[in-house]
Amino acid sequence: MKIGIVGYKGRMGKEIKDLFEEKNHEFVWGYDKDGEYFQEKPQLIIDFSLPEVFEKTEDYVKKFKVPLIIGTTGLQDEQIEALKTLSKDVPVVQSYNFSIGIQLFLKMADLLKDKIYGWDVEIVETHHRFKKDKPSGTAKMIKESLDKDVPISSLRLGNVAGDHVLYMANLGEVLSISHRALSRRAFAEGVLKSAEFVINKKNGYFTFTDVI
Ligand SMILES: NC(=O)c1ccc[n+]([C@@H]2O[C@H](COP(=O)([O-])OP(=O)(O)OC[C@H]3O[C@@H](n4cnc5c(N)ncnc54)[C@H](O)[C@@H]3O)[C@@H](O)[C@H]2O)c1
Ligand SMILES: O=C(O)C1=N[C@H](C(=O)O)CCC1
Repeated sequence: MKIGIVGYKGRMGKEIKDLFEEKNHEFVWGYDKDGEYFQEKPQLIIDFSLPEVFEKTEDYVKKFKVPLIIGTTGLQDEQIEALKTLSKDVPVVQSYNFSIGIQLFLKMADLLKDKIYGWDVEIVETHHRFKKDKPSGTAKMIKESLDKDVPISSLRLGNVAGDHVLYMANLGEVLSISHRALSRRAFAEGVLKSAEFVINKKNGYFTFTDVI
């Protein structure tokens, strides 16, 4: 595959570029703060940047008419709506977490959500000190999966790649589900799976749950 990356100079951009190149795919296009890198038209665009870059990504996806995989967190509701509109013309995969473990976490939360009536439920997420958004996109996904307004606590510590814990307690016991990303590689591998899933599709809106 010949890929393009929005945010190619960032932590995730570099991790994704390295993984795809290891697997003999080619990085041919990029967009970052200092502008465009152009070698040739990409077959696919991957966006790991910031919500304020979204309109630019949308323009490039329309210009190249290629699939989009977007992992950028903190998107506004209107931007998610814009992705759904875009997906009528090109395939789009959107997720705030591309690790397999978080998909399993969400399945467990879904299994438990009707069985913890009257329990205290809280989410704690920990990420590196450079992370701009709070709470994490993943914590928002976990909260949404519970269909319940639960508190989220956010810690910003050192170089943590991504920890999420869902605590559930009654007066006699505490149950928790936890996930720790050991490095950004786990997310990049999910992006590669998504690229293989989406590359030959014509259009449609997908999440990482559809991919695995
Ligand atoms: N979905 C997931 O699995 C997942 C995993 C990790 C990170 N993320 C998200 O991915 C995003 C990027 O994370 P990161 O740690 O790589 O951040 P980062 O800050 O290292 O990278 C962001 C990149 O975007 C570029 N950028 C910033 N403003 C720009 C502008 N106006 N125009 C063009 N480029 C601009 C930066 O220069 C940088 O290279 C964040 O939203 C983060 O929450 C999602
Ligand atoms: O490093 C980040 O930033 C991460 N952001 C995602 C989130 O906000 O949920 C996923 C984990 C890493």
